[in-house]
Amino acid sequence: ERPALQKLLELLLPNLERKDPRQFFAWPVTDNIAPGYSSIINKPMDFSTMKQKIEDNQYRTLQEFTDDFVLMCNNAMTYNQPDTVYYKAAKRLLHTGLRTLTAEKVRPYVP
Ligand SMILES: NC(=O)c1ccc2nc(N)sc2c1
Repeated sequence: ERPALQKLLELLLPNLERKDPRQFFAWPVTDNIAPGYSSIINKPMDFSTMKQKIEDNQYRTLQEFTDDFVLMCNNAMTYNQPDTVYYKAAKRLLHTGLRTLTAEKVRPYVP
């Protein structure tokens, strides 16, 4: 039996992924596409990793899921310069994604 939280996260994740049409956040960032990334960002995060964590039941609360989402966006705003498409996409994703995650109808799932 799938707990309610896991079902909710499986609904929320695609909602967040749709806000990243250029898929800058779909997969782990490699040092090949982003020189020095692994030495600058010590806690990488991306949507595919979040999906795996949902399936492995690694999120105990909506807050833990939200924290990974925020981490992912902040990583991009740490590594990329403010004038890059990646930084701008991360800033917008963070803003619109948090609005979704804190929406009235989602809030009841926060213990
Ligand atoms: N999520 C990121 O920070 C990110 C994604 C894709 C990408 N492609 C580059 N050439 S730099 C870069 C950074």
